Amino acid sequence: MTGDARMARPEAAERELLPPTYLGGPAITTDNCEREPIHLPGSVQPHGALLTADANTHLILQVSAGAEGHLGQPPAALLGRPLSVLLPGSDLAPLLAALPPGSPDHRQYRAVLAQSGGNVALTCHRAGDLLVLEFEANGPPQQSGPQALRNAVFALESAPTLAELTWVAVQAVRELTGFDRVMIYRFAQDASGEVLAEARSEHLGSFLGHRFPESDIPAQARALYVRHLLRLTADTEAVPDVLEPRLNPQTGTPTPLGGAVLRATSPMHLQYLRNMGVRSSLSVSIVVDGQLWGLISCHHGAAHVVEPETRTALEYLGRLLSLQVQVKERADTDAF
Ligand SMILES: C=CC1=C(C)/C(=C/C2=[NH+]C(=C\c3[nH]c(/C=C4\NC(=O)[C@@H](C)\C4=C/C)c(C)c3CCC(=O)O)/C(CCC(=O)O)=C2C)NC1=O
Repeated sequence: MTGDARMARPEAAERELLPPTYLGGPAITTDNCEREPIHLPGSVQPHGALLTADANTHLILQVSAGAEGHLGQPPAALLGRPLSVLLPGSDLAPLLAALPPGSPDHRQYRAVLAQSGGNVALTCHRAGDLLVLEFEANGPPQQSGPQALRNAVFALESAPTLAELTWVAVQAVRELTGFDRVMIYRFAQDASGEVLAEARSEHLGSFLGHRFPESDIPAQARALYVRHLLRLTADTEAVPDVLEPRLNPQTGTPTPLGGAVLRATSPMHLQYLRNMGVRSSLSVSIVVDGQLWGLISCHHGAAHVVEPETRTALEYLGRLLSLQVQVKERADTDAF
């Protein structure tokens, strides 16, 4: 794209996002993908269950189609019922206290609930007048989790330079998660990107030093990732579960799922991952001075559901890495 063409073309993030394809919007192609409303997928990844409820009445408004496999009840048995049919008061009260009216959608309340069928991880956030609740199977508490995180924190803090910090980070994340490949991806001024560090299985080719165009992570995705620091595509071949009903029955509008961990991934990006031979992808935002500096980008050749407790550790690690990047970049700058 020539400079003048760039001058004539408003920033993608400022251009109106399209209506969702499932509501009559156009099919998303490589020509309009920077206008795909990725926060309005109308569906969720099937490795958990998502429901929305009125934040005042606590009545359940929408339920993901595969809910029965996770909650033991189909959408029809839950729609219109109060949240208390799933959450006793002892679980509901702290959730409501943690998410008062006006809470931003990136403030997530998390709890591990002991249920008859085993531990269930609950993640909840507010989206306007809705409560968005997500339920995922959660294995036994991971004894190694806190210790592994503590070791990673020490390793990050002791890295003397930015270059060494990125190498320590990819090793720590690979040990914590078991992904086949973990990279640190840094954005340039024009939002293109470069792989600065990489830890990978020997059988994989390397992306180290490779550069990628701005369009690979379009503006609306980068804007979302400044607020929502972690996203997981557990299985690029999984069929998403639609929300029932598709639209919020109180407003007739699509439900914003930008804050949902189960949000269905853009079909454009799913195809991109398949083309890379990637079956599962996770990325954690590196945010410096309120800007998206880069990503920890993880790939796996098989479906890989990263448990909620490990995701929580990754978010902490991402926040610490962001602070360390800020410190190391400033030190590198002052050194000249
Ligand atoms: C090693 C280098 C490397 C790179 C450069 C890389 C890219 C990358 N794209 C990401 C996201 C998206 N991309 C697109 C759209 C398009 N992407 C394109 O190429 C064109 C065809 C296009 C439209 C025409 C959209 C809508 C999203 C949002 C998806 C969502 O959040 O629902 C993410 C974050 C998600 C994740 O962690 O996997 C990453 C990390 N992943 C790597 O490992």
